[in-house]
Amino acid sequence: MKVTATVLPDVLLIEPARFGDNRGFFSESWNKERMAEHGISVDFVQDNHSLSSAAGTVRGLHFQAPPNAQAKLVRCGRGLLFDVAVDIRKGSPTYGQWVGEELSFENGKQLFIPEGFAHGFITRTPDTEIIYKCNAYYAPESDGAILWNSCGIDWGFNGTPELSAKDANAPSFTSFDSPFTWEATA
Ligand SMILES: Cc1cn([C@H]2C[C@H](O)[C@@H](COP(=O)(O)OP(=O)(O)O[C@H]3O[C@@H](C)C(=O)[C@@H](O)[C@H]3O)O2)c(=O)[nH]c1=O
Repeated sequence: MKVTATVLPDVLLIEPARFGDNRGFFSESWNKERMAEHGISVDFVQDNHSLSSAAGTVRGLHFQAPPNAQAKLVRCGRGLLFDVAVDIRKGSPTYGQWVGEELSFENGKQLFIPEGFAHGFITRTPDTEIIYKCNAYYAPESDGAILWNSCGIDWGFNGTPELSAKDANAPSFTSFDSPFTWEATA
C-alpha cells in the first residue's frame, strides 16, 4: 500500500497493492493496522455505496458539522469519478483550497478525507459507483452543503451536471460560515 500526501497535506492518496493472477486480482481495500502505521487512526462505523446513472453527475459538496463530523475513505467500485475535497477549517493555511483525484475501478486508488473538509465528486462514465467508509454515523441534522461550482474547482466538465435538488440549491462558498476550526498540530 502506497500512501502519498496531496497538495492538501491532510488529504491522502492511497494506492492499495493488487495481487493479480489467472483469476483476476486480490486487494485489501482497508486495513486498520496498516493505515495506523501511516498516521491514519480512524474507527469507521458506516460504509456508503451509491450509483450515479449518468456521466456528469455531481454529488456534493457535503460535510457533517461537529459533533457528527465525518472522515471518509473513498474509492470507486465501478466506472470513473473525479473526487474532490475542500479545506473548510477556518484559520487553516489552506482554507478554501481544493484537491481532486481521479478514482476508478481500474486504478483502485482511494482518497482519505479527514474531518474539516467538504467532499464531492463528478462521474465521468455512466453507471459509476462510489464506495466510502465514514467514522461517524449519518446525522441529517448536521448535514451541510456548499454549491459545487462556487469554490473554483476545475471539474474538467463544461456541461450541465445532474444534481439533487438539495445540491442545486446549496449556498455558495462566499456566503458559507464554516462550523470547523483548524487546530495546528506540533
Ligand atoms: C448520506 C446518507 C443519505 N441517506 C439517505 C438520505 C436520502 O434519502 C438519500 C440520499 O441522500 P443524499 O442526497 O444526501 O445522498 P448523496 O448526495 O449521495 O450524499 C453523499 O454525498 C457525498 C458527496 C458525501 O460525501 C456523503 O457524505 C453524502 O453526503 O439517502 C442515508 O440514509 N444515509 C446516509 O448516510
